[in-house]
Amino acid sequence: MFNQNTVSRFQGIETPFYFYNMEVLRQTLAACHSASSKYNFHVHYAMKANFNPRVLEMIQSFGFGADCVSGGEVQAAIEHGFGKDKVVFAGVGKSDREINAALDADIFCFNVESVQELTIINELAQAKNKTAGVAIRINPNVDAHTHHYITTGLDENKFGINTWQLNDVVETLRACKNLQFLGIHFHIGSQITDLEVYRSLCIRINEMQEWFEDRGLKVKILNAGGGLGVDYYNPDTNTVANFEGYFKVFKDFLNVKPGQEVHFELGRALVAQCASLISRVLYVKNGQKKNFLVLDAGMTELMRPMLYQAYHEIENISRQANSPEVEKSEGLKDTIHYDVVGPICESTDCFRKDVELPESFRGDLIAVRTAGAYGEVMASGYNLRNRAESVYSN
Ligand SMILES: Cc1ncc(COP(=O)(O)O)c(C=O)c1O
Ligand SMILES: N[C@@H](CCCC[NH3+])C(=O)O
Repeated sequence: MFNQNTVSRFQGIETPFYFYNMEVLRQTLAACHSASSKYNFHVHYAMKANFNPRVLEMIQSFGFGADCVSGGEVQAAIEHGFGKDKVVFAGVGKSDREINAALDADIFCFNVESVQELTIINELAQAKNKTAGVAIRINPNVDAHTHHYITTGLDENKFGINTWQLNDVVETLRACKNLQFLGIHFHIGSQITDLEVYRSLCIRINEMQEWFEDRGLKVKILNAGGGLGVDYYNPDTNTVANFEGYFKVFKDFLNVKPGQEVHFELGRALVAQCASLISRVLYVKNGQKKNFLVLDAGMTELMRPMLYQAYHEIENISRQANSPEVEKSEGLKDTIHYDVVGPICESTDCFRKDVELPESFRGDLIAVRTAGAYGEVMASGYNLRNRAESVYSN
């Protein structure tokens, strides 16, 4: 829901653009900070969700670390003031160049996803006469009960090291003199709303840390990854994710030993609700079977609906209660069902079919909500489109 002042301010801005509500971001970060601090848990923001500079600045100001998945993200983290002792580098395909840059930046931990990667990091660290901190990403074969495309912790997924390969990991760690084993890392998927899943993850983490400690490897860090989901259906009434419930599961079920640190890598839960994609209706096409609203934004600006059939609330913010257009428009039909589509030359370029909206007209502003995570960062230049600007509440 946008207030009329905000909507009036939008009138002069070229669409499409991402609108950031910085107060929503601040409240979300404050809630996460307070819920995690209660148990002394460490949160590293998964920067892949959104690396908008203003967003990064605010996240850094709360003292969170950064979980990076490319050399570019490591560099951005350092540039935005995340201390090197709070920067983690994960990813299944780190290039030599990226590893070297991260070694040069002295980041504290690489989350390693294969035995071969361990040996490569060791070689590159040796060449620089350095020691690299490493955590082993284990594929725990825990079902995240989320969309098939965003589950990451099953045997069939490319991520992490399967448990049957862990003997190799131990041997490699013993042989590699330029690696320092820091702990174990897990990430089972994204947009997880069933907290029971995290209980199963805790059980696996407990088992795995015993396994390593039985082999003489001290586990200093337990990293549970990210994945906490948000409410895409109720962005105004359920704005802040369930951080309290989430961290409590780990407090209750994780076996944390004295001196150990518990780390998390939240992305979506921190940033999803703070942004909306704002676009304009270009054309209204009334067909015999279907009505279409053709927007000036499409899959090039927000790909999630087209990639994962992801649900986002869609609102005609020019025709909310009390808006001047609504007051002028007595006698119009109350609502109509539209397929809300973009301008891109692909049939899948549809935000959602059969969306019930007030009767809509060329020029109306449409908000696609909960677009702060994996929105702007996944934009593409397909069809040689310009990049959407970012606009901030303050
Ligand atoms: C290793 C890792 N950590 C953290 C995240 C962040 O996930 P989310 O945005 O669901 O919290 C991801 C993305 O799924 C990831 O791949
Ligand atoms: N990009 C995905 C999630 C993948 C998270 C990264 N491993 C989404 O929009 O939901």
